Amino acid sequence: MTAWWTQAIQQPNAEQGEQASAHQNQLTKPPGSLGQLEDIAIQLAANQNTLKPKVDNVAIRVFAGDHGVVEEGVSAFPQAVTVEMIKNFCAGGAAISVLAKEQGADFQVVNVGTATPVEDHPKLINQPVAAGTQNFCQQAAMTEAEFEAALGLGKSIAEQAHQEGAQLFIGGEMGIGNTTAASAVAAALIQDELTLEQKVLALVGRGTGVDDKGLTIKQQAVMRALALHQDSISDPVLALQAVGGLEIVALTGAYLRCGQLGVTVLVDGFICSVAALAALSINEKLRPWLIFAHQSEESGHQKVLQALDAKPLLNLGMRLGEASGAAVALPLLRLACSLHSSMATFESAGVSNSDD
Ligand SMILES: O=C(O)c1ccc[n+]([C@@H]2O[C@H](COP(=O)([O-])O)[C@@H](O)[C@H]2O)c1
Ligand SMILES: Cc1cc2nc[nH]c2cc1C
Repeated sequence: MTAWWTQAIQQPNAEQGEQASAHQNQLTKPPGSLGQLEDIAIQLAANQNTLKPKVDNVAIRVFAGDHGVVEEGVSAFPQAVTVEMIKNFCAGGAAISVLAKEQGADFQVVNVGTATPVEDHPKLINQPVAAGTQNFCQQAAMTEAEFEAALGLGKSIAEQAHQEGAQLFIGGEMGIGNTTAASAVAAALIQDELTLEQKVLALVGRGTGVDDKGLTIKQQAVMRALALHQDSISDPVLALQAVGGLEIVALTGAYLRCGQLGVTVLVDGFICSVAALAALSINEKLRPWLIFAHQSEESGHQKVLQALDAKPLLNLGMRLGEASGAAVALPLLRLACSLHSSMATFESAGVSNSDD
């Protein structure tokens, strides 16, 4: 039996995209003058197979997991913050809780695996697949069974969102240490002219705010991990198992399933973009289902976005994660749809069009 994540991704309706593009050129503005807002409306029209795309029903799912690699001293914050923030997400006090509520988006938290258990809560999908990952400087981050369980959890979350009629899926993440894991995965998967060491230096950043000493520790931890796992890192599935994180794997599974079900994804910051990179390395046909919300302040994000040929919508100096950048970009998608559906055409408004 073939693995579910290798099954076909849907194709957006190209004809609908062409009609949307032609429609944009009839609207009362110089062609192209709404920039990326036009591109988004066209992409959503093709993805939703409709003349009038909408993003009324939005599912925001924040995946949380712990990371064994934090014992190397790679984060400015203690591991306990992951579980503490899960509780804060549920209680409504986190940035994403506020942003989701403000915009009427459906919000849930997913515990993919924390070092200590978390009490159940109506907002929490509490299905840990392990007590966090192992320290990948010493051994693989997760077993094959844990990988499949985390990827499968992401799949079922995407399926639930689809069943509930989501027109847009926003994944987020929370996990102390996960910028180290994401940098390691990105260094393994990005193929360019740089040496592995140069890639690591470009991809490892300060995360929650490590100082210069912490940054060096982080770079060296990633370098050691990639040397230890050198035989597996050219394959995306093996790289995720070796140096990934449970929440990163769950996001990868959710993104792939969204593509299989035909649900557009708004990708958040550095860690989410690395999950998108992993998903695209598994199946490049996922690309038209992805919109990139913002460029995070995390230094490696630019390189990841470049590798994805992505033009993020915003650059606000944010580096919070937890889907916050995507939630802040959500109104832009809604505005793009309103403009596309409600602006007058040159003909209907009696405005003279250009001569050619
Ligand atoms: O989304 C981003 O671009 C981003 C950039 C830096 C940090 N983060 C968040 O910070 C946490 C990871 O930072 P660290 O330093 O513990 O690796 C994790 O919970 C992420 O959500 C997120
Ligand atoms: C407080 C805090 C909140 C976060 N949200 C996402 N990552 C985070 C890291 C910290 C430290």
